[in-house]
Amino acid sequence: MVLSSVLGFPRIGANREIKKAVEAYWAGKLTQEELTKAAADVKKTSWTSIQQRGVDLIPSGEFSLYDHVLDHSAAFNVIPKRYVGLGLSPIDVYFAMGRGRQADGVDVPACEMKKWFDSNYHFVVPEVSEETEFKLNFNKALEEYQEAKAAGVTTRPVILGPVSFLVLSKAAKGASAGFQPISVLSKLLPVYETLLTDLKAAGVESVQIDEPILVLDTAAALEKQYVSVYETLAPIAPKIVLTTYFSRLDSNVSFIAKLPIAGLHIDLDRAPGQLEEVIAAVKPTSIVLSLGVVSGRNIWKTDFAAAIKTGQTAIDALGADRVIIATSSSLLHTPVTLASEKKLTAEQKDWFSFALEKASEVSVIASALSGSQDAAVTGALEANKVSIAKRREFESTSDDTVRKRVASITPEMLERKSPFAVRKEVQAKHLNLPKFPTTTIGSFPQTKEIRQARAKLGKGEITVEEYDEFIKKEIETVVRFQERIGLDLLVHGEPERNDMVQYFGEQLSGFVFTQNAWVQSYGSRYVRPPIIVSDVSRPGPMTVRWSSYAQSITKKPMKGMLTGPVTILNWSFPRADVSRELQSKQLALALRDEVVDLEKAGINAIQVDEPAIREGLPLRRSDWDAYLKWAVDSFKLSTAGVTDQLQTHSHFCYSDFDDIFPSIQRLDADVISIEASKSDMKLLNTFKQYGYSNQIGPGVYDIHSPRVPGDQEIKDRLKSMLDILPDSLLFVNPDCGLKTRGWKETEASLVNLVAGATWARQNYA
Ligand SMILES: CN1c2c(nc(N)[nH]c2=O)NC[C@@H]1CNc1ccc(C(=O)N[C@@H](CCC(=O)N[C@@H](CCC(=O)N[C@@H](CCC(=O)O)C(=O)O)C(=O)O)C(=O)O)cc1
Ligand SMILES: N[C@@H](CCS)C(=O)O
Ligand SMILES: [Zn+2]
Repeated sequence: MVLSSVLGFPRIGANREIKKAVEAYWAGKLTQEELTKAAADVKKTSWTSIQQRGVDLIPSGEFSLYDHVLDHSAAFNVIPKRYVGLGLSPIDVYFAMGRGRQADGVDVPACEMKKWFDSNYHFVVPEVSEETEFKLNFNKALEEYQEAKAAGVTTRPVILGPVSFLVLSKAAKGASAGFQPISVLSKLLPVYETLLTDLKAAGVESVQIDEPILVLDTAAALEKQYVSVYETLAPIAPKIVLTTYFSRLDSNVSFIAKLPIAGLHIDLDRAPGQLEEVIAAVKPTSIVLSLGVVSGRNIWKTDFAAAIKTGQTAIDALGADRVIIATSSSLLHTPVTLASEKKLTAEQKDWFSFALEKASEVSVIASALSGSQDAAVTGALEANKVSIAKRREFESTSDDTVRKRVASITPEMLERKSPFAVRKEVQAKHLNLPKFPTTTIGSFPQTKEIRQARAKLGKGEITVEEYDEFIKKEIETVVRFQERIGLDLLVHGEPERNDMVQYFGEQLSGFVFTQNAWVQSYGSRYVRPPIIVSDVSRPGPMTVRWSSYAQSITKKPMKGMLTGPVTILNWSFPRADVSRELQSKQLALALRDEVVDLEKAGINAIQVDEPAIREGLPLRRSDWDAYLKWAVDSFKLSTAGVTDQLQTHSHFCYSDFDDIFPSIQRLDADVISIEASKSDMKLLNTFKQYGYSNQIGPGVYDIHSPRVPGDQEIKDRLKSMLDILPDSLLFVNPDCGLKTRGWKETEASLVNLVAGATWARQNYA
């Protein structure tokens, strides 16, 4: 019989219960017991609803109050010294690592966050050194297995494998030079031995061990480590299903197939082409193959006929008992349920599947492959056939004007009129900014009042005119604030935006958006990715009136603010029927028109944010060049339609530039701002080493934490930056936008930032 499996489930709860509970706990409005109870309720609902949908292998242990990697760090005692001895309870140490803490005499910054592979989810980076004393503080996988059992659901615990855990870690402060976390694998392994022995003793039949780094090129060099880990763990553990996702195994499959594992999961949504090679590799073994045919990363209804064909290929080679039908990855990256969407049309609803609907999908596909004649299964197959046919019919239509415009893009459209050196002079005269210009990344605090006003507008409780007036007032407050504290290049603060991507999705043709389709980005922060359903175009200006209004009330230069094409694409649910390149170019043309309109409206600096350009980089190196070509071209297409005097900015809130440096240079933005406050100066040395030639604002403080950076801290940072970068190129700004921050810390931090720039002007004249 073919079994069905879900690899992981969204944590937020259908009504954002977990976000609300966690934030209430932080605000002191909920006790730890109440928080634990809220979590228990959401977990129970998830387990039972997946069970009700007929799924055989239900995940547990992957739930998290903040981040699952952070859960592993806390469980394994991978707790940096700066969080120890502060008098905090274990849960507050946990949250302090995630988001920093500045209260009651405690002042610790957050741990670094990084993107989870090529997704918009962020994990908290574990910090490891030779000194780390690994021990099992608690066995979360076991606790949640038992919690589910008590709720009447037998689950398959999920853990992150030891090799991936260490490869995703970084060297802790104080580790010896050149220290590689993977070098302490033998010290970490006993923790996994205890964890897995305890699971087995509790009667757990099989365990899902995630080793996502197996889809990376770098895993090829880790064969020895994989062999040693899994030879140690297999005899003492429940049956191990080694789980990979987001890309293909390529040649790594040859050593993986020799590991003593009971099962192997592969992602056939992202990498359908690997099926044959993997089947051939596992065929001589007893390994069960888990086929990730239901996308964990997108929201389109699965084509059952295609999935059944794939499943049948595996069954023909391996037999039904060696095949599992699964989601391609955890469903963490999809919203909870389509049932919460009340405003989508019936036609649109029929295109999509969210997490709960995907649970039904794996169950139906597995049942069909097991030969079920159940009326519910045959009915679901028939209904799916009709839905897919309707969607294909819709996909066969296109917007010819947009398609023709993309086809007629010329190389000249990608280039500015003059090279950077010339533009810099023209812009210096035009904008008249001081040395070390201070600016921010765009958003100012999205206060409760702003969100409530938008919610009232949505419910019809205020008129569009009232809402617009409210937004204008917010803009004025932000402008006056910036003038008062002495910032140089102002922003309007983005109060009109619910989110930097959703806002544009809502104004562009070709998108649909949702009411409640929240997906976790980090900690308690969630986004509602808009869905690209057809060719994209711009019916009219999207930001011009807000930026022009902001410029009209100040003499200081105002920076226009847009989200770039690659980022809109990456943070939306894209179409699956046309290439990402085509979608990105369509977005770029729409944004190009907006940029040109902003310049016409008297805006002299425009920032086109591309924080997702690195994240979109394919996981396999051999795919990089093709991606970088269209990604960079898209950005250039969106920004190059202006005169030399328009200063273009771009922003990247990550610090992993090593792999894409030449592409960042090729973007040819006049100014870039990058995340730099939590990375050491190695990052800036990279820029220096490659001879980055345009202007740059490395973030001088971390905005992800409510902590206020001291003014000396900012001066020290600027000093280190000026030791490396030419002073004529340096801008002074935070790491990212301020939307998640409160006004109090925003004001204090920016006052210190301006003081830092003033100090630099006095000392680096
Ligand atoms: C810069 N980042 C972004 C990423 N991805 C994006 N799509 N957008 C980004 O900005 N990725 C990387 C980084 C870091 N990520 C984030 C992600 C999310 C937030 C954030 O602040 N999220 C908010 C939700 C934002 C939003 O959509 N707001 C809406 C709805 C607000 C709401 O909940 N309204 C209430 C009613 C109002 C009330 O009574 O308070 C409701 O509907 O019930 C809006 O403003 O209209 C979050 O809260 O999680 C930040 C950084
Ligand atoms: N302009 C956006 C960029 C975030 S990455 C903001 O300031 O929020
Ligand atoms: Zn950012």
